[in-house]
Amino acid sequence: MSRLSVENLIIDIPGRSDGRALSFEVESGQIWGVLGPNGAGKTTLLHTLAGLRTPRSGQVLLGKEPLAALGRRAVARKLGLVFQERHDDFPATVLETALIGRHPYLSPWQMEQAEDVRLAAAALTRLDVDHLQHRLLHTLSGGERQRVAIATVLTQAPGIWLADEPTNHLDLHHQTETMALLAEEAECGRAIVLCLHDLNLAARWCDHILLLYPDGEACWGPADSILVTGALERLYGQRLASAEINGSQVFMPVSDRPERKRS
Ligand SMILES: Nc1ncnc2c1ncn2[C@@H]1O[C@H](COP(=O)(O)OP(=O)(O)OP(=O)(O)O)[C@@H](O)[C@H]1O
Repeated sequence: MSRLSVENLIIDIPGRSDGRALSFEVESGQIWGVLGPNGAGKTTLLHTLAGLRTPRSGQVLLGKEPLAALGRRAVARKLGLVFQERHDDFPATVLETALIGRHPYLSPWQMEQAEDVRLAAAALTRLDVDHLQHRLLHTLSGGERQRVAIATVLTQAPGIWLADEPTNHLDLHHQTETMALLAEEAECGRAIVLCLHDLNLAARWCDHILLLYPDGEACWGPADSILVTGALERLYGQRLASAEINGSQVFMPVSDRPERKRS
């Protein structure tokens, strides 16, 4: 069982006032969506939850252990992060990249064993990129690279997943497949936090939502109580229309500008 706890956390964004301290628990089996406009602090929060940035105050716990007291290797066995931006310039193949997910379990100079390769290959198959396993990563398309990044975290098999816009670059089918994979991971007891720009993915797949405002204000709770049209319009400064389709709330931006006539 996995749990990520956030206690009185203030993320450190230079020049920004403290805003509201964050206190919540992401329990095993839950998927939390973090929403907010550009620059609100979603990536900064995710990196703070991963221990890559020091908070201004407060703390993060993995299970009962303070994140700050754990070494990177111990953290990597508990928590995996799908980055929003990656620099894939190192000449590695897709399989070698996925195998990085096994590094937290290997001693510094230990080679990967057959079981590690099996786990990496299974993750690549799950993300539908197994046919690319011998290709150099930098030759892949944006969406293919995104799926390799997710396969690498799947190979790492953390109890806590943090993913920064996991559906970036993905076509509609692979967006749905990726969200279904994360839902499966949650069903297996993982605790999951996602930064998302797509309100409809958040409404369909997340059970809890955290709204981050650019001034540091925040609110969070069960998705049904937070994904309210008026609150989302204030969050983004954008008028929205909403409807229920297939039992899920759907939001669409409405423009005040005149509609463009098709010729
Ligand atoms: N090292 C830094 N020095 C100064 N400002 C920074 C630094 N890192 C981030 N910021 C600022 O902190 C704010 C939050 O950035 P962050 O990347 O967390 O936003 P975000 O909500 O993830 O945005 P987006 O939706 O555009 O990805 C931004 O205004 C950014 O310019």
